[in-house]
Amino acid sequence: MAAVGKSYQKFNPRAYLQNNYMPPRANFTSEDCVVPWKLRCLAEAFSTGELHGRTLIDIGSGPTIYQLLSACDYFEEIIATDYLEVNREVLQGWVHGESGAFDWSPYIQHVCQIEGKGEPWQVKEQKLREKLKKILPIDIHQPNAGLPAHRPADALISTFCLEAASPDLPSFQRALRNVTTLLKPGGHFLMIGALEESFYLAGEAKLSVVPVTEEDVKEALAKSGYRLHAFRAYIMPPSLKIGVDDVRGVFFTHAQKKL
Ligand SMILES: C[S@@+](CC[C@H](N)C(=O)[O-])C[C@H]1O[C@@H](n2cnc3c(N)ncnc32)[C@H](O)[C@@H]1O
Ligand SMILES: O=[N+]([O-])c1ccc2c(c1)CN[C@@H](CO)C2
Repeated sequence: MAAVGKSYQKFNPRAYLQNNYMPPRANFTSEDCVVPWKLRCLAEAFSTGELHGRTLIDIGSGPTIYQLLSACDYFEEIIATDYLEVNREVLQGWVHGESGAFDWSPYIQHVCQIEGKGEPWQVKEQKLREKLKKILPIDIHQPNAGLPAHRPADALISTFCLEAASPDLPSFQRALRNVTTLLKPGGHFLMIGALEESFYLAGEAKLSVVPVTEEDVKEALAKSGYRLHAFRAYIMPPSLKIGVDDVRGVFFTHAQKKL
């Protein structure tokens, strides 16, 4: 794990955002594009009303908040986490509305549109800023992911973290077991991740990724005591293979920790 941690020291949040959250990958004109696909998976999962409660923990938030936009109506407090201080600082900057922070408004506008509640995007933005109560350090390779003792979360979300922080499949499975201890029995876990990716770039950093298939993800969830509610896969079109990684596709999974 030391090697993974070392390679992350050069992770550049701005470059990472540029690579994955700006055009062409951030194209909202077609539902076939990857970002609208991810946002729709999350909006649909939360719209069922099955996921709600006091606390949602986001595992490996990185410098992004898109993954929390549909969650903020259903939880009193949202805890963001990341391994790198630079990412926690980027998130803090967005929460405080600092100038120069990444502009998530196209994402917020898109989510308000697909949720169809007629909610002004500035209202959703303010709501998320209020709910993002804590931004904590985390290490998914430590017991309880290294988080301070905490009442079990009502739900977990994690996007592109476990496979991007694990050198091999056994490590991925152990990391999933570690984060699962943070979730109450019966709690829901939404995960988005990369399928069959072996690396990605973030400025000077070239990060290794453990390539996982749909079966690998499903097996790891089963081994960690989850019941699978949904699994969807998006195949990356050639137009979105832009050299910043070798990702083949993106998975979305909704799982529930057995009682
Ligand atoms: C590919 S980024 C995902 C960022 C964001 N969740 C998204 O959806 O784009 C992977 C994140 O995992 C974090 N990470 C790396 N090693 C980690 C570890 N051992 N424990 C927890 N997070 C880690 C990195 O700092 C980075 O922010
Ligand atoms: O297409 N996307 O929206 C998208 C967003 C984030 C990431 C990827 C693809 C692929 N690489 C991962 C890091 O392992 C990060």
